[in-house]
Amino acid sequence: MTTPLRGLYAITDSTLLAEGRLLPYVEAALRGGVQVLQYRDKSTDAARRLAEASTLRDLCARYQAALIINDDLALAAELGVGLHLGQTDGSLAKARAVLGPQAIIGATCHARLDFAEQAQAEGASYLAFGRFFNSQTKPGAPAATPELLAEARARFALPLVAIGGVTRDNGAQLIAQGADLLAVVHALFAAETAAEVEHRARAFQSLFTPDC
Ligand SMILES: Cc1ncc(COP(=O)(O)OP(=O)(O)O)c(N)n1
Ligand SMILES: Cc1ncsc1CCOP(=O)(O)O
Ligand SMILES: [Mg+2]
Repeated sequence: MTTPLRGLYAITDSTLLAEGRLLPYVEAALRGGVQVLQYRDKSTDAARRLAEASTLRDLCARYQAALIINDDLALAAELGVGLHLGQTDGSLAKARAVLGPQAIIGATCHARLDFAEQAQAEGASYLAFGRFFNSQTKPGAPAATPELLAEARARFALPLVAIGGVTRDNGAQLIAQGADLLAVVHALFAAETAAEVEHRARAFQSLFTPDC
């Protein structure tokens, strides 16, 4: 089974999903239609990271969604799942060599088409641009414009990810400019209940499947 790289791309947040919320909120997001899930945890607790990522791998498999590990090639290799690398997170070419040709490997390109060219040459599976809007999760991320996304669409055949302050209301314009995946933390997971997460995921996912 290969997950189509189009739709809602949920990214976990260790603060929003603390106190037992990680699994119920992620499962709710998957029920709501998430296609790709990124485990993003900046802690150094390797044992907890392995246990959580391993559980998320099994959960994603049940929903036929792809699991991506942020930053950590060794963890992605141990679990046999995908990887997302930023500009300072290590060599994409090495990650491709380690994970193999089928693995999903994503690359942060900020607002730089030259970074995207490089990522494509090194074997990226998708190109991530942003932040497009104000982000509570990563306020200092370099800013990108929807126009840049359209330029990237014209230049690259790889799937494009839009990230940074993405909401149900501003997501449609990013899709219209060429985004294949909307990567979301806050607007999905900053919710009072798991039911609300599922509802939000459905609303995001409906942007990709307009009524006929
Ligand atoms: C889908 C996606 N796009 C961009 C990022 C940001 O990656 P990076 O620049 O390495 O920053 P951190 O997330 O590691 O803080 C991402 N994680 N996912
Ligand atoms: C990891 C990352 N990289 C650029 S913006 C961002 C955070 C996205 O989170 P949010 O959807 O809450 O803005
Ligand atoms: Mg990173």
